[in-house]
Amino acid sequence: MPTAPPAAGITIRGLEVVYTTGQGQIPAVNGINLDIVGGQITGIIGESGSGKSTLAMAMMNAVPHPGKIVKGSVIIDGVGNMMTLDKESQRRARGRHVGFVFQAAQNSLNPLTRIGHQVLDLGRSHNVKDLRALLRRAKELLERMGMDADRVLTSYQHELSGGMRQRVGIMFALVLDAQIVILDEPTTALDMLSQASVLEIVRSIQEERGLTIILITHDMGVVADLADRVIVMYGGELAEEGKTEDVLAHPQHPYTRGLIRAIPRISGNLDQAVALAGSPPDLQTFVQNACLFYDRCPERMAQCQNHRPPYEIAGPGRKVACFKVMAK
Ligand SMILES: Nc1ncnc2c1ncn2[C@@H]1O[C@H](COP(=O)(O)OP(=O)(O)OP(=O)(O)O)[C@@H](O)[C@H]1O
Repeated sequence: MPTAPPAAGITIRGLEVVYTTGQGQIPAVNGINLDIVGGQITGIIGESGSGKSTLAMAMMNAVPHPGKIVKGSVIIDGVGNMMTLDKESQRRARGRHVGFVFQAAQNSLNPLTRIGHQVLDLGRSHNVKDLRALLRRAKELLERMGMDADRVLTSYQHELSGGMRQRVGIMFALVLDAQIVILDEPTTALDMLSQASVLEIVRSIQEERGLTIILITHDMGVVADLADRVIVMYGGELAEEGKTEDVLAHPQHPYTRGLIRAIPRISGNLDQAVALAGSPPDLQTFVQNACLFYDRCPERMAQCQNHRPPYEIAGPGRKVACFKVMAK
């Protein structure tokens, strides 16, 4: 029997994205090197503003103004370097090779066209030959997510609730059979029960198709339930990564420990969630040489005030950016 080709991954090197604002330049993604493993669910986690969405958009070379990718490469297996491909090849890659639902998906549907027509438009823009089969796939996906597919496909966006639109967004990300799928906070408008069932469906589709999924969330609980690997972001940089079970059982970065403590279900401390003290880095923090987490870190050392810790291997499949860990 022929062996299946390895699932597509993404190799990111030296990626830098800056937003130019009236207050100054925000390094939203700051020199990131990352390998997204094929055929797995990778959770990207971090507080609001840590750069998760910007990283996801940069993977598709689709950072909106006033953001700009200033450096780096994003090599998608089977596609090439998104930073150097011609515009048409990039467009074809988005949707066909990499399905996505960005955070604004609830508003990114076309308000003037019924959902079914939008599925057909998407198919035509990617030269899908069998549009009937495409509609059938859209229907199956919607039904799997517990929706009345005929009704949804004949509806306009404004006729759907926020939760329904999110599920429609997930359908669009999956309908072209892309091998890589980026889901940015895909279920925030859903109640807990629907969120759990939609994520369960995402997991089963991932297993059936051997997909590579990048799941962006600020909810460590979602990562614990779904992700094979977890990447922790802080201030536009990577703080820690590893297999989910390893990171949850033995978090090494004090920031990761803080994120876990904030979720009682995971920390095991059901009586109290301990919110992370302090606030995320600001423009002042970025220009200093100190570790970005210095002001908030309960374990800071003298060295941390004058140097940024490098992001280094800290065990099999593990990396962490923390002087304390390296000193052990
Ligand atoms: N359009 C923009 N203009 C200026 N700054 C921006 C813009 N979008 C994002 N930023 C800044 O870039 C940084 C990273 O933001 P980003 O949205 O990528 O983070 P995030 O982790 O996805 O946050 P959230 O969970 O709230 O979506 C933040 O400091 C944010 O304020």
